[in-house]
Formats: sequence, structure tokens, C-alpha cells
Amino acid sequence: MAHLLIVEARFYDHLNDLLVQGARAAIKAAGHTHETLTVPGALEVPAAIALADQSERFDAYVALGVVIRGETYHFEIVAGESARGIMALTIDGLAIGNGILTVENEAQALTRARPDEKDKGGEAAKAALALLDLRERMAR
Ligand SMILES: Nc1c(NC[C@H](O)[C@H](O)[C@H](O)CO)[nH]c(=O)[nH]c1=O
Ligand SMILES: CC(=O)[C@@H](O)COP(=O)(O)O
Repeated sequence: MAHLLIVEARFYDHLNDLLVQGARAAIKAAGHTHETLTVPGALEVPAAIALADQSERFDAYVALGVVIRGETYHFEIVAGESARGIMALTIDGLAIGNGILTVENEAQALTRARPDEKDKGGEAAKAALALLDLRERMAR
């Protein structure tokens, strides 16, 4: 049984609730356990995962959040840099599923966050478990 950490960037409560619901359902359905850590925004997620990994308590990580484009270039920074930081950790060997939505509007986010629609939270959890399985197979 694996123990995962959900790291959620809680910028939009109602959207995160849906993403976390989907991720938790996927983790439970696969027979694993988890904890949840909340950070202010997507830019804090890579650092939070890196810090959590120093504890050696977690086998895999699920990054969740929602980045909705506003009026300025900040969307590119938040969306791009959070993804880049997560990808760097993943390439460094951490099993991370990235469920941080980067969308144009709330309607796009809702469709993707809802577990009974695109369930991107559940998909991110499954991706983390797939990477964990791959890492364990490669270590044999
Ligand atoms: N605009 C969004 C943000 N912005 C906040 C940053 O992620 C970060 O917390 C801040 O710059 C302080 O370092 N975060 C999201 O997750 N979603 C957004 O739409
Ligand atoms: C993704 C963002 O950072 C965005 O919510 C910020 O909005 P704005 O670009 O209008 O300041």
C-alpha cells in the first residue's frame, strides 16, 4: 500500500473541492492512503512537494489547483512556472501527478474539476500512481 500527499493550491475553494474529491476517490479505489497539504497558490506547489519529500513520508504526490487567466502576463508565470517546477521534480525521480488546471475561464475549470465529468483530480492521482509503479518496476 502506498501513502500519497495531495498538495492543493487553494486559490478557488469550490473548484479545489471538486479536484480533491476526485483525487481522493481514485487513491481510495486503488487501495492507498493519503494526506492533504494546502498552499496559497500554484507557484507554491513545487516547493511544498520538495519540502514534503525531505520527510521521506510519502511515496507519491498529487498536485492540484486552478489557474484562470486574468488581465496580465501573470497567468503565464503562474501556469508555466508551477508546471516547470513540478516537471523538474518528476524528472528528478518523484512520482507526481499534475492536476493543476490552467484555463481561460471558470466554465472550463468546472468541466475539468468535476469528478463526474473530466475528473482531472482523479486523473492526476492515477498518473502519480502510474509513475510510482514504474519507479518500483525499474528498481527491481
Ligand atoms: N492567479 C492565481 C494564482 N496566483 C497566486 C500564485 O500562485 C502565488 O500564490 C502568489 O504569486 C504568491 O507567491 N495562483 C493560483 O493557484 N491560481 C491563480 O489563478
Ligand atoms: C493567473 C493569475 O495570476 C490571474 O488570476 C491574475 O489576474 P490578473 O492577471 O488580472 O492580475
